[in-house]
Amino acid sequence: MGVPARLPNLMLRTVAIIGHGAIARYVRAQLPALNITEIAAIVRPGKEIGDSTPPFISDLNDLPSRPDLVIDCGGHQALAAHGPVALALGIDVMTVSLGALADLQIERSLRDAGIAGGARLHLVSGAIGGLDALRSAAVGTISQVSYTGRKPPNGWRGSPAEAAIDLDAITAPTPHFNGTAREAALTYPKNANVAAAVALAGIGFDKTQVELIADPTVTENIHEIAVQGAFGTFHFQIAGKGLPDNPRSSTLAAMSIVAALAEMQKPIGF
Ligand SMILES: NC(=O)C1=CN([C@@H]2O[C@H](COP(=O)(O)OP(=O)(O)OC[C@H]3O[C@@H](n4cnc5c(N)ncnc54)[C@H](OP(=O)(O)O)[C@@H]3O)[C@@H](O)[C@H]2O)C=CC1
Ligand SMILES: O=C([O-])CC(=O)C(=O)O
Repeated sequence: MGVPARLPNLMLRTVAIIGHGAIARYVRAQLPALNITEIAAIVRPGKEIGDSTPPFISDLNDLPSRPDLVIDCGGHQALAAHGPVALALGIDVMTVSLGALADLQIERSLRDAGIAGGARLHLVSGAIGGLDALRSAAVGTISQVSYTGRKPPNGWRGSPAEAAIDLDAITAPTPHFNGTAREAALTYPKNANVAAAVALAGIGFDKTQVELIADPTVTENIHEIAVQGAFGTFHFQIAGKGLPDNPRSSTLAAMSIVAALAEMQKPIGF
């Protein structure tokens, strides 16, 4: 039997990206180095631009050709709107909007569409690390997973923290949420995707405990995981720099998409 010169099923050549915000722009800029072409940007209705390169479309039925992957950098609503359509068409989807999976209806529609279309939803690690250890730990019994998200006050603008505390007045670390990862992910769609990632890698949305803190003494987005289980214990902490055009989102979240794309290109990888 002849040996193929390449491994075509492993090669990723074309993508469509949902969103044109801070994360999408970072990812888009890295595509040439990965030899990946963006065939369309998927934007909200009313923001279509047909004659740009790539075209800005709002409906996957208007894709100029079939991409190898749809990358969601648009947030929960974007994943809910376009993820099931892509998956049902048999197109894999990669998402940074993990918190959307806390909504059981969205989770079911993505799951059903993926099964029907024979396609997979790939979750990226986002702004956190240590999820590999947590996934392995979850093979045994885990007694506790807690996640603490700490950002400067500006990192919580546009979130329910604004109603809970006075972001302009605080002078010390101030918690504004304590609860489960499901509540956090549903209530803070732009800020608690990391809580969702920790939940999905470990013991689920309802057993993972979350605390969110506005901290005027820090300049970075600090994410901590503490885990106890049959494997032992671990503690993970990262201080991530925010993206220049959106301090709410850590640069590592965008980097995790690029890393996942690079990984999909390799015949040997994680
Ligand atoms: N997993 C993780 O660690 C992290 C996940 N995230 C998730 O990533 C999302 C994007 O982050 P970021 O790029 O910084 O945010 P931005 O606000 O900079 O950009 C969001 C982009 O998504 C677009 N968008 C929103 N809804 C839709 C939709 N229904 N269809 C198409 N496009 C849409 C927006 O368009 P418009 O300008 O028209 O509104 C905008 O271009 C966050 O909302 C958050 O959910 C963020 C950080 C970390
Ligand atoms: O980017 C970050 O630091 C984390 C974030 O917004 C999220 O979890 O949604």
